[in-house]
This record gives sequence, structure tokens and C-alpha cells, in this order.
Amino acid sequence: MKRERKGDIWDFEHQLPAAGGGSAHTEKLILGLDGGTTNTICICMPIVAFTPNHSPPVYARAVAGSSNHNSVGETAARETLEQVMAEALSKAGCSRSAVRAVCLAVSGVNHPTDQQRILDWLSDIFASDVEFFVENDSVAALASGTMGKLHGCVLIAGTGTIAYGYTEDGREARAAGAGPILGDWGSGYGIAVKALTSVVRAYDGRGPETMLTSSILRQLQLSSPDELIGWTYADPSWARIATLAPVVVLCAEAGDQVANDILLYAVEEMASSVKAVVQRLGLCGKDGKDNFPLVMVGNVLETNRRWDIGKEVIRCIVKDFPGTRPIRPKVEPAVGAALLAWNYLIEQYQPDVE
Ligand SMILES: Nc1ncnc2c1ncn2[C@@H]1O[C@H](COP(=O)(O)OP(=O)(O)OP(=O)(O)O)[C@@H](O)[C@H]1O
Repeated sequence: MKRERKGDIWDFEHQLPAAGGGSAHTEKLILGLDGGTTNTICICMPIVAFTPNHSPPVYARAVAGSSNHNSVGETAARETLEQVMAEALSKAGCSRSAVRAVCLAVSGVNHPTDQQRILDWLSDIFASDVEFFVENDSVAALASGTMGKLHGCVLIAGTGTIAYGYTEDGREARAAGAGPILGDWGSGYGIAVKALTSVVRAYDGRGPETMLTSSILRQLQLSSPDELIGWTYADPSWARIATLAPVVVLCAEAGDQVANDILLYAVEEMASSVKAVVQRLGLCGKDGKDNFPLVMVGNVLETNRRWDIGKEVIRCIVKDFPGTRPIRPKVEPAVGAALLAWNYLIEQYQPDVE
């Protein structure tokens, strides 16, 4: 089957209906899943042509809990994934037989054995002609910025942080993402831990006074830094500690030097993760000037009023790699996952696309 380009719309010799045409009950579908440590999102997208400048059509969206097998165990992770796919299909008014491809991008998939286990149970659920893609969740984040193309680097910074990169010939590399104990200082958790440490150091007389003390105590409704010991021992979970990161930004914006230094350190850490990946994969070319997409995802990189962490990270990277093309995705990672499968199906059907 050949693909023709008509204006800005990819058409497929009438094999694919145009967006909005036909009923959800008869169209072939792609399921895109973004499975995180906190929740799992599944979207259902028809296999239709759409203009590159417009959002991909999404028929249904369902949300469930964690599907990271490291956090919840394999049985619970599988149940969550099955449940969220069933719910998305039900919302779209479609049955499992309409599914043509499934792209599961799940955190905790780090090794070919993880992939194989998921592929095995997916093939028990769906018909034999369904295409499966099982990837780490950073793949969906990258694809959400590149509209399904696996090329470039993605920097994710939320509770945790990781940099992941792919070349067009299928090589991949990652940096950071090993957890806070192993040095993810660019993460929301890393920023918050540095802030809490600074408060304790100031209280002991081991470090400079900082506005972080009053701001963090106010935020946590505590009256003395001594009480931070009980607060951290009570529940040291990463997500709970990481919620303090915005306080650090506010203090830095108000001129606090300690908070400012914590953010500068986080910026350098994130930039060095990206640079390591870009260099290992040669995304920047031999002279370091080639263009490559850098997809930026996660709340740490979202725009703050004055101290914009994402902008500072980009500034640091561009100094070494002027061809960096920063992208803030317009679609969510679950849609990125679906687009990955969409692109693959198109390439399969249209091998002689220009
Ligand atoms: N305005 C802000 N400035 C800096 N950091 C922020 C801001 N708002 C939230 N954060 C940080 O972002 C974290 C949440 O980010 P996000 O929701 O992207 O990640 P997550 O999905 O919880 O974690 P992960 O991506 O690691 O699985 C918060 O816990 C906090 O550390």
C-alpha cells in the first residue's frame, strides 16, 4: 500500500478513514498507555490520517493506579493495565477485537526480560495480528514531543529525574534515573532533600542562615527545625518529601542565596545528564552543532514566575550543543505512546514514503 501526501494530510489510498469519519464501533484502534509510579493512563486513538499540526484524535481516556511492577508487584501491575485498557475501550464503545496495536510505556521496564513478560501476557489477551510495543515510560514522554518519532533526548524531572535518548538507527542511552540514593539531584526529591539538609545545618550552626527554615516550617505547620526529624521519619516517601521543591523556588525568587544555590546545582545535574546522553549517542554530530530535539517533561521543568528551572537547564545545554531544539510537548505521554505505534503502522504499510 502506498502513502500519498495530500496537502498537509497523510492519506492512505482510502485504507484509513479521515479523522472524525466513521463510527468508533467499526474503526481500527491503537491503545497508548503511560504507566507511572503514581498512576496509569490509557488512551484510545483511531487509526486515521490527521494533519501534523493538529492534535491526534483521541476517542477515550481512562486512568488507574500504579502499574510499576517494582512498586506494586507483577500481578497488581498486570491487573491495573488490563483494567485501564478495558475501561478505555468501553468508554470508546469498542471491543477488544477493534484493537490493531498496543503501545505500553511503563515505568520499571528496564530490561528485555521485563519486556518479554509483558509481551507474553499481552499476546494472551489480544488477537495474534495485533502489534505490541513495550517500552520504558520515558519513551512515551519523548514520543509526546516528537509526535511519535523515536529520535532525540527526553529530560523528565518530577519526583524523580532521568534523561533518555534515541538515535534513528535504534541506539539508546540513559543517564540518572537511578533513584535519589544514587544521585538524582535534579529531581524534585533531590531539591527538597538539599533544602531540608540546609535547614538542619543552619539550625545546628553548621551552615548559613536561610529563608528556607521559616518557609518550610510554615508549609509543614511545624514550629521548630527539631520537629523535622519526626516529620521525615514518619514517612520518608519520595513523593511526600518532593512536594517541598516549590518552596525552594519561592525562596530563591525572594533572593535567598542557599535556595538559589540548590536550584543552580539541580540545573547543572540535569544538564549534565542530558549532555552525557547526547554525547554518548552522538546526537549533536561530530562538531557538536547538529540539530536534535530535547523534549522537556515534568513539573520541575514547568515555567515558574521568575526562577525558571527549565529555561536554565536549556541555557546550560545550548552552551555546549547549539543545535538543541527544546520541545515542551502539547500532548500527554499516553498519546505519545499511541503515536509511536501509529508511526510504526504507517511505515509498515508505506515502505516507499518519501
Ligand atoms: N513550581 C514548581 N517548581 C519546581 N518544582 C515543582 C513545582 N511544582 C511541582 N514541582 C515538583 O514536581 C514534582 C511533581 O512532578 P510531576 O507531577 O511531574 O512528577 P511525578 O509524576 O509525581 O513524578 P515522576 O515523573 O518522577 O514519576 C513535585 O513533587 C515537586 O517536587
